[in-house]
Amino acid sequence: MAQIIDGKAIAAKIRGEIANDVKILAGQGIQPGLAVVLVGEDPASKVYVSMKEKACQDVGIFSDEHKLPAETSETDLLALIDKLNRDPRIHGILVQLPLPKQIDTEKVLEAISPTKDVDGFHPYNVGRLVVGKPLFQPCTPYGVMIMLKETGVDLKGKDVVVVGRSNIVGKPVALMCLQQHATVTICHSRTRDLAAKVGQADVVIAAVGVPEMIKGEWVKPGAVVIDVGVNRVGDRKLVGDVEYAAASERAAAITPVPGGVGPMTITMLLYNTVESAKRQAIGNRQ
Ligand SMILES: Nc1nc2c(c(=O)[nH]1)N[C@@H](CN(C=O)c1ccc(C(=O)N[C@@H](CCC(=O)O)C(=O)O)cc1)CN2
Repeated sequence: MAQIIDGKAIAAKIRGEIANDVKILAGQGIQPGLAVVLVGEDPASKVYVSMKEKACQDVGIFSDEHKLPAETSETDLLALIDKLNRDPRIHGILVQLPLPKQIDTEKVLEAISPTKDVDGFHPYNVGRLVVGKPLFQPCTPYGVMIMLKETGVDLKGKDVVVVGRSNIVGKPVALMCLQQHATVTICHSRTRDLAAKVGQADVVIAAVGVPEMIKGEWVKPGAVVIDVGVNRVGDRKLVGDVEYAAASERAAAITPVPGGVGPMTITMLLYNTVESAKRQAIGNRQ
């Protein structure tokens, strides 16, 4: 049976360290501030935003909430971002995705100052990641990397298969693994013989958003399986992108859903916000 990689426990440990850093900053008269912008009523987004607000409160980060109606225009949202970019109390700006259809997501993400882009989605931060000199790293893939490190997985020379090519998870996690000297294959909906590709992986990272698409029998015995999927099936049940029970029979280690990668996403958001406050404090002193 596989070792369960406990995202909640790893997240709790890192959140303790973050709370400590926030206390040290308070001693210097600095409180990290995160602006959280939610447009519309998407039920999952509302849950994630309230989890982010609570997490901020728990570690002592100032959380500045902006809940806007679904019919908000792109112009109004861009005006709010411009205001937040210039607000010295705010060290991080997060616009919860997805956005309603009338708003151009790329335009909005590009409007956020790269120095407050704690989601790491601005093309400047994406470029920094590509050249191996990251400023802000996107939270979910960053969390995956921390989980692998905490589990003692050394990626050097390993075959990593990433299933999914989203800008939020698939592409950045592939770049991060490459940076750690893994040999990375990115698979997607048009990949031929996905089972064979997954079967060759020392580490499988599933981020495709399809419930239990990665079959347990595909997993190479002894592989490490990281499941980024959070899919709601039926009324309440959450399942990942991997067939958990069957994959656990073969893997050396596996993340559960819930309680795996999910809690790390918000943890790394807190981390990025505190790092941003530290950087801005140094910048102000120079
Ligand atoms: N601006 C952003 N939007 C979105 C991001 C993001 O990183 N930035 N990621 C996802 C959603 N997300 C954070 O926003 C997120 C997803 C899942 C979890 C989480 O803790 N999941 C729990 C289960 C929670 C539940 O009961 O529903 C788990 O897996 O254990 C946190 C954050 C899309 N949008």
